[in-house]
Amino acid sequence: MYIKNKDALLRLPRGGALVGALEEALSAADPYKAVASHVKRAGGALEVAGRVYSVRGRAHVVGFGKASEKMAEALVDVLGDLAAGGVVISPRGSGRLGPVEVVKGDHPVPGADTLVASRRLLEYLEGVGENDVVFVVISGGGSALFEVPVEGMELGDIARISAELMRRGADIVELNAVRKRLSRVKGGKLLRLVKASAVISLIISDVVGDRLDTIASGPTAPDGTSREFAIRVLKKYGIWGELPPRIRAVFEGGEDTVKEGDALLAKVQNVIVANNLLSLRRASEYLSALGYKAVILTSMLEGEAREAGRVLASVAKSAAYSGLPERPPLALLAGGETVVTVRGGGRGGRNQELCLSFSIAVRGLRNISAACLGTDGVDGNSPAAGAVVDGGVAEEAEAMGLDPFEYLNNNDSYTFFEKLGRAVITGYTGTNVNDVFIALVEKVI
Ligand SMILES: Nc1ncnc2c1ncn2[C@@H]1O[C@H](COP(=O)(O)OP(=O)(O)O)[C@@H](O)[C@H]1O
Ligand SMILES: O=C(O)[C@@H](CO)OP(=O)(O)O
Ligand SMILES: [Mg+2]
Repeated sequence: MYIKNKDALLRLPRGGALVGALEEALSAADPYKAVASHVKRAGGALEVAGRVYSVRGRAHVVGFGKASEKMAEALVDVLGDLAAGGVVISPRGSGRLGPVEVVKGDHPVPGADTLVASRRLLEYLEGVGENDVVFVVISGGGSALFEVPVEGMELGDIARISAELMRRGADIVELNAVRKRLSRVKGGKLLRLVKASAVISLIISDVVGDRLDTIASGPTAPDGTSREFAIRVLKKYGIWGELPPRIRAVFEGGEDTVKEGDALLAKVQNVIVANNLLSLRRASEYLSALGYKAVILTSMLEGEAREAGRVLASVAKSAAYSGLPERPPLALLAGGETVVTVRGGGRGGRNQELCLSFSIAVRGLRNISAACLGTDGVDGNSPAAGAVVDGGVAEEAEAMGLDPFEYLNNNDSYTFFEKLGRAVITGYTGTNVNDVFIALVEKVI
């Protein structure tokens, strides 16, 4: 369904179970399905994650993020004639979805398209009435796709500061703590611009740990970061000293974000409709049905990809040798987002690099197999999303004259897996709930 070279991968050892589990993980992260399964309509009433709304006015759909189009499409279908209109901002911008306009923004750094699209979205919100319900569809990428600067800031200032923080290695909590201070719409501030009595935010999380104030910079969530923290971040990365007094003043005294306890929060329901853990759970249920004992180790995997691969191999090996943490047949699942310190000139990504390192560490153990996947469909600078491996991969490669270590050292994991016919190809999936890893340990026959 999502994996394009499925037929080839099915022929690999345990390919059926691994590919099936990856497909389940992607299905749980499918933006259309995630939204449609969380919103039910019965006449003039709507039920969203256990809360019922009787819509006295009209329903509107706004939003932004890499998954916004498909999320909005699901809402338009579920709301039917209750949907009065709306504006969503996506990386491509495709015109219209029924009554909802789909406008193009810029990513990963905001530019002129983002500004025009964001103004259009705010202009639309001006026409919303008090009795109306506003849906906000939020997914990763929203920070750059939706932006209106606070008084005293230019979009160019925000773009420069964001790009510089990304370049200097700031993490997403740090980056977004800074962006919130410069924006009229982030850090809960969007709520100040919506007159409706009910705001329902449907959120796909691409942030490890699902911090609501970090995903797309938390436009409808209370901000857990402070202006002091933002200033510390800028100092940490050596940017504070380079800023003109005009911009420093915004950090020190500009409009503050919405904090926990603010009365505005009473009108909003923030619902996570897809995240890494939901995808892991779905894959785990699928593998249980196939007879594996399935253990989710973590949905918060972080660290250097090749190290994570070795650690995960240690767990698989201890299951194979000592029956710990459980006896085989066992499925081990882990999700999150690792990093790669790129030193070589090859093609690859953090998922494929993790899998390559895993296969080296389980060398010779034919009863261990694994698969990895970047759920957005594009792993690093490669055209693949992940790979399918097992304990025979290192020898298989050597028999073809390929040295697995050489490929790992050159950050060339994609070339390696492509040559072995083991790369997982999906193309852009239109969603992102980070990365998924699955290892299977069989009884030795
Ligand atoms: N040749 C490579 N091998 C492994 N990882 C790489 C390679 N080139 C880039 N990367 C890693 O890929 C990361 C970006 O991956 P990508 O999938 O584009 O990010 P995201 O999905 O988070 O937007 C970079 O941070 C970099 O560490
Ligand atoms: O929009 C953002 O702030 C981040 C996290 O949600 O997404 P991305 O890393 O895709 O830009
Ligand atoms: Mg990616």
